[in-house]
Amino acid sequence: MRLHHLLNKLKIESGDMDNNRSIVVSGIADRSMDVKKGFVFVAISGFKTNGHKYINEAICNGASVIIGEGDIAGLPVPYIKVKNSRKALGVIASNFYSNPSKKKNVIGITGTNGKTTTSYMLKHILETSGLTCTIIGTNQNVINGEIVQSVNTTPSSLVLQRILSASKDDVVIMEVSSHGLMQSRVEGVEFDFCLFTNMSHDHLDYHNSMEEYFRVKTSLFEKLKDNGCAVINIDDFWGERLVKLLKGKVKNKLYTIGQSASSHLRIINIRNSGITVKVKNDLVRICPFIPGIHNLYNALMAVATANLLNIDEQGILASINEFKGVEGRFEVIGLDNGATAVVDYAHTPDAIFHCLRTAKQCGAKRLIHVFGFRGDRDSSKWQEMLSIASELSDQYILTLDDLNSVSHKKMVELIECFNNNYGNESGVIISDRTLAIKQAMEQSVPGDWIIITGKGHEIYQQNYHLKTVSDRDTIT
Ligand SMILES: CC(=O)N[C@H]1[C@@H](OP(=O)(O)OP(=O)(O)OC[C@H]2O[C@@H](n3ccc(=O)[nH]c3=O)[C@H](O)[C@@H]2O)O[C@H](CO)[C@@H](O)[C@@H]1O[C@H](C)C(=O)N[C@@H](C)C(=O)N[C@H](CCC(=O)O)C(=O)O
Ligand SMILES: Nc1ncnc2c1ncn2[C@@H]1O[C@H](COP(=O)(O)OP(=O)(O)OP(=O)(O)O)[C@@H](O)[C@H]1O
Repeated sequence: MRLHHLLNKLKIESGDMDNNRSIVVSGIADRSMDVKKGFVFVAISGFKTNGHKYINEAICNGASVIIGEGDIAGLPVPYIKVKNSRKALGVIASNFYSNPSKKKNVIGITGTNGKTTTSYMLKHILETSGLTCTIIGTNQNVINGEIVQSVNTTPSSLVLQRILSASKDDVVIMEVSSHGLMQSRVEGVEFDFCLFTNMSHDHLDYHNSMEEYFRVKTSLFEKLKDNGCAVINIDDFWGERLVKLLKGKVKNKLYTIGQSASSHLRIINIRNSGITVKVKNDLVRICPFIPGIHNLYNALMAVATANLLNIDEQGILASINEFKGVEGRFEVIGLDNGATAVVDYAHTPDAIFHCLRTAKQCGAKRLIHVFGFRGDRDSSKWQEMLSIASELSDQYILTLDDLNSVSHKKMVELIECFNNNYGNESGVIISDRTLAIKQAMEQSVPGDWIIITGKGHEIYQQNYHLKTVSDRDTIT
């Protein structure tokens, strides 16, 4: 591809384009080590390091054009200055792969909780109806039936455009995280559907306030295609606000789900055992195997989207009611001693609330909750997580979650400090997660439910060598 085609729609601050328009570009890289002959290297100012430091390495590896943010002179290859390299990467990656999202049916799901579950519910419905789906998200990416491990929930724009281009599937279902939006990872992607599940306290280490977090989430909806549709849960406070915001702004179709009479898909009755909704003039019951009112909302988001995709209504209902669940999301495991264990990915106060409440509604006589806090991630939610755990469980065991860059010693001190200040007498600390789970199992009696939250499907504990199996494997 010629350079001037690659730079189509890119806002350039400076750079000699007149003499370099016809340079032939053979690829794009944002990692200096990936650069090959004829590549454009995009230098990104990151969180850990600065990509501009690797420009010389990129040139040695064969880069023929550099895109970056600073004023840089004296390079042996053309340099193009832009305001935001991450945004530029999205624009040129989309151009390089011939704007794949324009030709595909792309569904983006955002929200604090429920993105992964809703994705898999929708995938299940669509696949049952005969469509093939690419999945991009936290648990894994699946493209043309092939599983590719995911590094991020929302991949970098370069990886994302490559996936969109490689996908031969009928539909692409992707999770869009607020980090992904802030870091322009979906720049250059046009969506047919944007779904909003809910919003609650999370990531305030990254976004300064809930308002700021909300503003970032809403930016996804600017990326809808002209005929695209927003699907929004208006039983959520922020979802209701989003509808008000979009009503005045976008020409796109808005489709709402919720209990209010104004909802397009109206909930008539919602219990742990199932949900009744009004479809046209009929009352329809939805009861997937995966328990929990939160999962009924996820199911409804998936059902509404499948409906908007013109999937046969009876087919939708039959397939959602036989949906078996997602790895690490309220996974129920019966124990030999008559107790029940649940492995779940809750790591926000709201998710913990839903998870513990669901176990109670499922008939738990006594709840033993095993959980921890993620190092380096929004510690302003820890107090609320602990308050909910101590309020709803009969006993809790505080343990370690991902340490990330926090030392083992420091994290143990932190959980002790939080427990002293905000916990109650039913709580104990067992820092080794495997031992914490085993202790919960040993002291459980028939009718007890052991709820293990935070790691879900994950088989590792970041920066902690002692645990390399999933919580599920520890139990079984
Ligand atoms: C804090 C954060 O969000 N970091 C993301 C960011 O990386 P970064 O800015 O730290 O990169 P960096 O290491 O500083 O490097 C800067 C640049 O120098 C380049 N470089 C670096 C070294 C070198 O030798 N040569 C070179 O060219 C790098 O390729 C990069 O372009 O950009 C990368 C590429 O897009 C992301 O993979 C990475 O996500 C990291 C792995 C991460 O853990 N992110 C989390 C916080 C995250 O994004 N989570 C959300 C889900 C959140 C949730 O819902 O729970 C997600 O979407 O995954
Ligand atoms: N609709 C919901 N409302 C509140 N909590 C939910 C909802 N759906 C799921 N949860 C809780 O959040 C946890 C994570 O669910 P899921 O993976 O589907 O969400 P996610 O948005 O993809 O999360 P993440 O961004 O952390 O990957 C679940 O294990 C459950 O405890």
